[in-house]
Amino acid sequence: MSVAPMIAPSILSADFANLAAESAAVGPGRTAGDPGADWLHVDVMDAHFVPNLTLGLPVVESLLKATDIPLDCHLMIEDPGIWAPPYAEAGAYNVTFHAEATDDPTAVARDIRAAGAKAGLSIKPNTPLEPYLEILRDFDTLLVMSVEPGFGGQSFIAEVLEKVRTIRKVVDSGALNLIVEIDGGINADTIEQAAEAGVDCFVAGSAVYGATDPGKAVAGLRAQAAAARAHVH
Ligand SMILES: O=C(CO)[C@@H](O)[C@H](O)COP(=O)(O)O
Repeated sequence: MSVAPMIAPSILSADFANLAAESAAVGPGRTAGDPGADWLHVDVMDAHFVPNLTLGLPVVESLLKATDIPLDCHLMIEDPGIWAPPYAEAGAYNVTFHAEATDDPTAVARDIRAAGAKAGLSIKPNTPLEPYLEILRDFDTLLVMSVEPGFGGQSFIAEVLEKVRTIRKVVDSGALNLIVEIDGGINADTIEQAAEAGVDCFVAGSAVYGATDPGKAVAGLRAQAAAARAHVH
């Protein structure tokens, strides 16, 4: 059963010197009739798992004090078994790590949950879904990457929607209770096809923080996703 479309603005495209104001810009009360961002997506990159370096736990700890929007931490890092649980302990709502970064995703998920957060598994565009279907019962979210992780502002890879369609069927059959999330190249031109394929939660960086009014962009993306989903179901 899918949830109402959720929007998770990625602060990768925000002004890192003004994260409190940037999170408030997508928070509740910005656009009439829209609840604002459901989650704030925080891209943690270590310059090893991906060729880019962003922010880490100290920034997340500060952000937690600056906003009430649940933090959706996407760890694009090596050794998530060591580094992921502290994000949960700090108070992140959801902690997602990459399937490609560990030999034991189930153990990492268990430690994240034990530390008090929801656990998410992410797969890169070329990583197949099938090897992970059996372990997804140990996760709360599946984050399907629709660009190569590392940078914002890339073009949407529509081929990954086949994986979304597959997992949507599994979730709708009642076999799994999972939020299906997509990340990369989501904007007004691509969100409808992702919604039609069965995505629940849409990460959007440049489409939100590149807009003149980020709150309005969140509302617009949500309305498009809701309309596209209503069209299919
Ligand atoms: O994880 C990543 C990039 O690796 C994303 O969260 C980007 O931040 C999305 O940016 P846009 O493609 O929406 O601009």
